[in-house]
Amino acid sequence: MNEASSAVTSAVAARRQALREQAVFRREALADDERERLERRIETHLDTLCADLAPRVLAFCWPWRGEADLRPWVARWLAGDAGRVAALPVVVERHRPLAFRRWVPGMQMALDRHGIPHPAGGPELRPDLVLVPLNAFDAQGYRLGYGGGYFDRTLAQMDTVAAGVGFELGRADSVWPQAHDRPMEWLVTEAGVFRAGGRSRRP
Ligand SMILES: Nc1nc2c(c(=O)[nH]1)N(C=O)[C@@H](CNc1ccc(C(=O)N[C@@H](CCC(=O)O)C(=O)O)cc1)CN2
Ligand SMILES: Nc1ncnc2c1ncn2[C@@H]1O[C@H](COP(=O)(O)OP(=O)(O)OP(=O)(O)O)[C@@H](O)[C@H]1O
Repeated sequence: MNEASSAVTSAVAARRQALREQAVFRREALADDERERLERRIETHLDTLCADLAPRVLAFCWPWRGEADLRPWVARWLAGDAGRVAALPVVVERHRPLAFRRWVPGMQMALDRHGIPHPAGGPELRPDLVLVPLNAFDAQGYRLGYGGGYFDRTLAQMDTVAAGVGFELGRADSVWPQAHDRPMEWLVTEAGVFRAGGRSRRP
């Protein structure tokens, strides 16, 4: 890489890092009642998305650093049909794709290397819809996570539908996507369900 292109690369990396930090900071600063109001609206829009896509195995994330808490909604979704299965991601190893294991409300959890709870055991599942947390995101469906590249690696090798879920406070004109980034097919925020730029596939 020459000097000019490496300067561009590091400027883009700095911009992405700033967008990521700003989104997490704003989210963590939400007042409890405002967060709950936004979460209720997100739940309504998840109902719409899942009525449309009808997943059987649905992956979501345990709430971390002010992310929307989807657990009550997932528990209700599970109760709606005995054939439904929920899954949580497991960080198996740094720089490796995530695995998914079954989550049952109230089950005992273990902590991963980042301190995020996950199911301690059970077979690996293949979710047909993955709800991916958004820090910053753009209308094309590109997102920024925590910089680990876990979802990028995971979605790159999985035949599944990805829906980013987050708050409008993380919306940016562009998150400056990189070659490895795969856009979400759907975005769900308190403002609604949006078809984004990802591959058009159904579970
Ligand atoms: N709730 C939730 N669970 C999740 C994710 C998520 O986005 N949200 N993940 C989605 O991927 C995975 C965990 N991803 C993580 C990625 C990086 C860091 C982290 O601490 N990163 C360092 C900087 C990067 C590095 O050097 O590795 C840091 O913030 O200091 C933590 C978790 C699996 N579980
Ligand atoms: N499919 C992939 N194969 C190999 N490396 C990858 C892949 N996807 C991402 N990476 C690497 O992971 C690192 C982090 O990527 P990025 O900044 O996009 O993370 P992120 O989207 O914020 O994190 P996450 O996906 O965990 O939420 C980058 O250095 C990138 O090169």
